[in-house]
Amino acid sequence: MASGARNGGGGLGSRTTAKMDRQQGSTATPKAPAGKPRLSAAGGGAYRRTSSGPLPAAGAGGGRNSSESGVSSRVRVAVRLRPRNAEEQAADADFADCVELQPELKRLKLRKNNWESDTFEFDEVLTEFSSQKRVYEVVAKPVVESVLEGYNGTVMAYGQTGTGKTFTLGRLGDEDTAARGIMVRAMEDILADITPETDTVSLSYLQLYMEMIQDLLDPVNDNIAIVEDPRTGDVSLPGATVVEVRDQKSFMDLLRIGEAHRVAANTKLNTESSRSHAILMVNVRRAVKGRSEMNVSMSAENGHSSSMMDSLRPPIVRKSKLVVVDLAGSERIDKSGSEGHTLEEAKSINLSLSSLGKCINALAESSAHVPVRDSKLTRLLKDSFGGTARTSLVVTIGPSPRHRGETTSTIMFGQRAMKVQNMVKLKEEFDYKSLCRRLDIELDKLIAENERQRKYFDDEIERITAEAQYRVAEAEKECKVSLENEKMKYHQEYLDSIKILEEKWKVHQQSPKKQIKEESTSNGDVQDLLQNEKMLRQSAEDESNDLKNQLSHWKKMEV
Ligand SMILES: Nc1ncnc2c1ncn2[C@@H]1O[C@H](COP(=O)(O)OP(=O)(O)OP(=O)(O)O)[C@@H](O)[C@H]1O
Repeated sequence: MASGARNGGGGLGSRTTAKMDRQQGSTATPKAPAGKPRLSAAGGGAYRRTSSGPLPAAGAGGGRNSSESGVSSRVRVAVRLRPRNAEEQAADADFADCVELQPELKRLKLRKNNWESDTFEFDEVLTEFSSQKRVYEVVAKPVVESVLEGYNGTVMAYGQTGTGKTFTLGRLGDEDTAARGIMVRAMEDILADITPETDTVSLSYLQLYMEMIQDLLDPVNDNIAIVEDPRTGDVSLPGATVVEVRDQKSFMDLLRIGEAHRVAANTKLNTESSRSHAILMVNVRRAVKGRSEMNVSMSAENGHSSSMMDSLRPPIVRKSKLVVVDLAGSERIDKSGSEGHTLEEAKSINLSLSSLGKCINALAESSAHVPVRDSKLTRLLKDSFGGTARTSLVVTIGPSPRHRGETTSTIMFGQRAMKVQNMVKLKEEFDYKSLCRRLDIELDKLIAENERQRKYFDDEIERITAEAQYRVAEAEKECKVSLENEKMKYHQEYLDSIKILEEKWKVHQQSPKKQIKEESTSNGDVQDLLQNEKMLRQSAEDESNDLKNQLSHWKKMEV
């Protein structure tokens, strides 16, 4: 509910650079984001879509669409008549029902007396024989479909105590599946349509009692604050328990827990009727696969694609919300004879319901001021009336002429609500969180690859060092052996030359005559031999030094 509703959904959902609230076109049905076949069209067709069409594709950069105003969609209102209950069958046996329904004409006649009646038209008129399935299909299914397409949606029941609001919305159908109410059927359709690998469904279940919001999934949490985004005006309840729902069974378990807590609260108040407004919030988050793939291929065609660019492109998600509201009974304080605490409670219920009525009146009359802030209920329903949600209201009435006054006020409430126009907008935004997660994974991969390469490099160095050490040791060994061989060789030659000299000396001693003659020759030979010997030793030493140099060179190389 928003004061500036006619100027673009009350200014909601349009002020963020990341958000891309999109306007529907007017020629074709919007595509399902996750590639599954769409739910079939609503039975009866009473809730025609006010808009449908292909969603404008995001540009390659995923920028916002130029239009942020959304598409006008009137609040749809159905009236449902409860059959006479046992008490009414007895007490009103002699009286006609206070209403007469003409479902084929979508009309309701409210009898003033035996002769006169007022006629009202609704979007749908549901008789006391209407099945729960039919009620779901005409009241809620179009809204659920819309939520699955990425729009916010609200289904709300309004009516006097005991006229069937909870019957319509909250019946679990444990004993008879045909009796399942709107909440159960809506979740069945949602879970059947989503893609579990990429989409998520989560919910919160709350009650608003005496202007306090209590968590029906965790009742000790009984004063939850409403937080409004100052930029977008979007309302959220960050203190509420949010549970992800993966299958119908866990959803039913959560509903049972919530109902048990709601019943416990009512029992404490010694009443069977609901004194609180129950609010089920279902958040649907869907990945828009087709769009990001298209963006990638577009940029590839433009020659701008690189794996880096693609991995930096944030995926697009649609985050829509289905709100199902089971209001407390709308009976008057004077008639319920309330006093003391009950009077305070009735005042509180009336405060929220009357401020809801005032807001709806203001919106219906296009008033400049809509008193949204008068109660928590109207703040919570800000998006549902005059906001960006597709809204469907079912007003429940009883047949008893004794409650003609309440029935009339319920009908009038429904009539005024039919004049409220919302501006439905696609709730699309960039999914920076998932981009972060993707980049984190990329980063982890790169770090692991880097580690692997460093280890490989270290191992290589170790291997080459070991090989070099082995080669140096081998060379040293070879060098030592050849050095030893050389030494032995020269030593042997030295010994041999000494031997020769000794022999010559002996010969010289034995022939003295020859001695003088040959002495000079012999001395010359010895000289030559010594010279030769010196040269050989020098060459051996040189070679040895050379080998030593080579050895030290290899050792340096090894270092
Ligand atoms: N369409 C219906 N067909 C049969 N029984 C119904 C129908 N609507 C309501 N009832 C019965 O009427 C009784 C009151 O219904 P319910 O509790 O749903 O009313 P309510 O509007 O939610 O009341 P309250 O405001 O006090 O919570 C229940 O016993 C319910 O089973």
